[in-house]
Amino acid sequence: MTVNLLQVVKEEKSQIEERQKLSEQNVVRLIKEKENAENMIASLKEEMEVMEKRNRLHEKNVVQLIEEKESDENMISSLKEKMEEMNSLHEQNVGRLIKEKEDGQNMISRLKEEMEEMNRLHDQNAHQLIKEKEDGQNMISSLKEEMEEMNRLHKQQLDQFEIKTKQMEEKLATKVKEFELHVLRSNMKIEEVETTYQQKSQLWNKKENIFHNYMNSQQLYVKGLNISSRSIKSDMYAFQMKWRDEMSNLGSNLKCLVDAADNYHKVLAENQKLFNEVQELRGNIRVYCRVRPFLPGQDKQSTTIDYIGESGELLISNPLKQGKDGQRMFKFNKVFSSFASQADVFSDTQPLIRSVLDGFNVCIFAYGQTGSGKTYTMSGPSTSKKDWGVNYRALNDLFDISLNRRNIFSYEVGVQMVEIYNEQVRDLLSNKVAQKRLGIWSTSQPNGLVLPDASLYPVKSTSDVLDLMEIGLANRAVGATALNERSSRSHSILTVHVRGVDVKTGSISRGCLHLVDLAGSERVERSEATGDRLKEAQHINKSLSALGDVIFALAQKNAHVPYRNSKLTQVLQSSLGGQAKTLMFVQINPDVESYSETISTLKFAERVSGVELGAARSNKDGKDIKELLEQVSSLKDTISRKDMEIEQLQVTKDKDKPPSSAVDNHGSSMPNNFSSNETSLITLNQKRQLSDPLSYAEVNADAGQTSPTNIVAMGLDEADYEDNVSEDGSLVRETEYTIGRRNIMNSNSDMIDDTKMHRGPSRTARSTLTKSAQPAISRSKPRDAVLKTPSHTRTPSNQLAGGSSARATKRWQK
Ligand SMILES: Nc1ncnc2c1ncn2[C@@H]1O[C@H](COP(=O)(O)OP(=O)(O)OP(=O)(O)O)[C@@H](O)[C@H]1O
Repeated sequence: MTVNLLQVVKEEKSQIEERQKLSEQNVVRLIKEKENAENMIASLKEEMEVMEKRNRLHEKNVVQLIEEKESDENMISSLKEKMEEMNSLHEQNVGRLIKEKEDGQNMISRLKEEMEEMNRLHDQNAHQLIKEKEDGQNMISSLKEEMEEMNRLHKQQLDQFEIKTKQMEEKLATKVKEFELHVLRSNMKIEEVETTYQQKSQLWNKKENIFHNYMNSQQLYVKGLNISSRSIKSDMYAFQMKWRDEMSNLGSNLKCLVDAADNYHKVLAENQKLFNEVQELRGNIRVYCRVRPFLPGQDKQSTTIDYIGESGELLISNPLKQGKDGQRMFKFNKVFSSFASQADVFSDTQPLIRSVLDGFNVCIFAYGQTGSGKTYTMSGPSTSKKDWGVNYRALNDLFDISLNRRNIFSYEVGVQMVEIYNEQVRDLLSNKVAQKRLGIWSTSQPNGLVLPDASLYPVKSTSDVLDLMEIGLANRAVGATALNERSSRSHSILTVHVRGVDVKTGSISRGCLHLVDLAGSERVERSEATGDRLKEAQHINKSLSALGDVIFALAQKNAHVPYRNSKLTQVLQSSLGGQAKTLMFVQINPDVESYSETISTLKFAERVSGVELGAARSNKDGKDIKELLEQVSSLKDTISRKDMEIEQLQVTKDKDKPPSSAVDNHGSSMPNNFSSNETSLITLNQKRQLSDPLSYAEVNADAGQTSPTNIVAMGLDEADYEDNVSEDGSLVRETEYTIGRRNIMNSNSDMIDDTKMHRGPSRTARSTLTKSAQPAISRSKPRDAVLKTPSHTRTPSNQLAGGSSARATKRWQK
């Protein structure tokens, strides 16, 4: 390429030189032409000089002629003529010469211009040529530089190649050395491995010998074993024969046992029926009156209680009126004096708890003015077992009975706790107490939950319930009035849902126990309440009178029962009326200051009990009473007989029971005939309960086994069906049921998401709750000590349930 370039440059250089020669020739030619033109100009100048000389001569001649004219005038004229001619000729010549001169001058100027043009062109060409020459030279020099650069690079590369080659050669040499070394080492290793291999093979040979020896001894041992196994087999055969005989004996025994168990179920059912009949004879609405003792500092002399009869008579006297006018007699199912213990009060309540396990709905509530001992009766003043109120005793009994019946029924117990404050139902077991307003649903739901949105916690022991109650009571709304500065201003309702599955038949029964601590019943004007307190009092009075109206309507067997007049009666609807059993504790103060409140309380209670109760009405008729009492005592005898039979059967069954029988979550033994499917169903249900508090309700709903007993238990056979109620008191028709279900499902999912709500407040939250519930905290009454101190509730229950409280708490906090 460089050669080509040089060739091109050479060619261009030769062309440039040729062009330069040509331009030089042109310059020479132009110089010659210029010289010629200059010569011509010079000759023309000479001619002009000649002409001027001639002119001068002519002038001389003219002068001679004029002189001759003078001499010869004739001759002058002729000469004149001649002169004129000569002049004209001369003028002609001069004109011609001037013209020639002008032409010459023009030619000269033209030639000059041409020369200038030529010079200019020449300059241009020369300039261009010089420029081209310079460019060519530049190009040549750049090409030369490039060539030099390339040569230099080439040289460099060559140097590098040489260096690299040298390095590679060096590396190769070292690698070769390394490889040689490696080969050397490998050879050494091979030698080592060969020696170890030889050593190991010697060792293995030794071991093989040992193993062979061992195998020989083992074979001998197996032979011995074969001989002994043959003798064992013959022994086994003898045993099998003996076992078959024993099994056939056991079969016949078992058959007897099954017959006995069948009989046992029949007896139990009969017993339940009889028991219920006794309860009914006693009246489905019962009213017990309890007189609170004087409080320390009160004047014990001035009392309004004149007389308390054995058969429920209560004589109240007005301190301001003398004689019979000042006295008033009331009659209830039972009147407990101020000396009655907590156990005495509960002893007459106990049978109702059994009814709950038999699938009946029961409602126990305490009614009375503020400070009359409602909370004392329902919850009790302290942690000790002897002070336990109806609530704790009832639940304790419930779990005791369910434990006794574990072989016949598998019970699931769930608890809800709500309060009704200013006609709004609030979940006391949710940590979102302030926000949560609960809707009330129709009792016709399959699971019988009137408050499906309220937190429902499965419980296994009294301690579980106590823990929940502790949370619930701390959440109760309390306010101050003139009568009792820390009085409860809301109705608190603890609802215990019991679902029993007959382990033999699989039939399901549902019972529900409402334990209600009503708000103070004092009249508005007496409580001196104003503002918010007045509003609270009005709501309380309204709901209490609605409760009275409902009970009155039920007692009168009215076609219409006004359940919808208050939230309280809506919530308690399933436990008021029908076959539901209602027990009201009427609490009264003995002091004279409370006389008018006491009378109004007792009038309310009288209205509730006196009209309705068949038994109470019969009290007026001595013959009927006698008959009924006889009937009751004979029924009681039958029951106790049946109970003894059951106990005997139980003992026989326990004796014959194989020791390996399964134990359920309650710690109860599974019966032998409990199918594996049923076992898994129960286990699943229990697991669901553990993981999700709501599953209890779902399981119940899913089961879809609304037995006739259940419907009856829900009080739907008699309750007026128009009274399906909703949150705002409007009707919830059957068509709304589906919407309700959907809402429940939605709320279920919310609840699952909002785990905190259903697990109940955490330990910290609970302590915060207790602390922040200012009036509740400052309660000085023993009852309030119960509410505040968690240990109180746990101590006795832990003894009972073996610390299942802790387990339950953990479960909810999972
Ligand atoms: N049978 C009783 N024996 C001893 N003390 C009692 C009895 N009944 C109530 N008391 C006492 O009377 C006081 C008021 O009782 P309690 O708080 O139970 O009334 P209450 O009706 O629940 O009031 P409130 O409407 O404010 O809740 C308490 O100090 C309680 O200990």
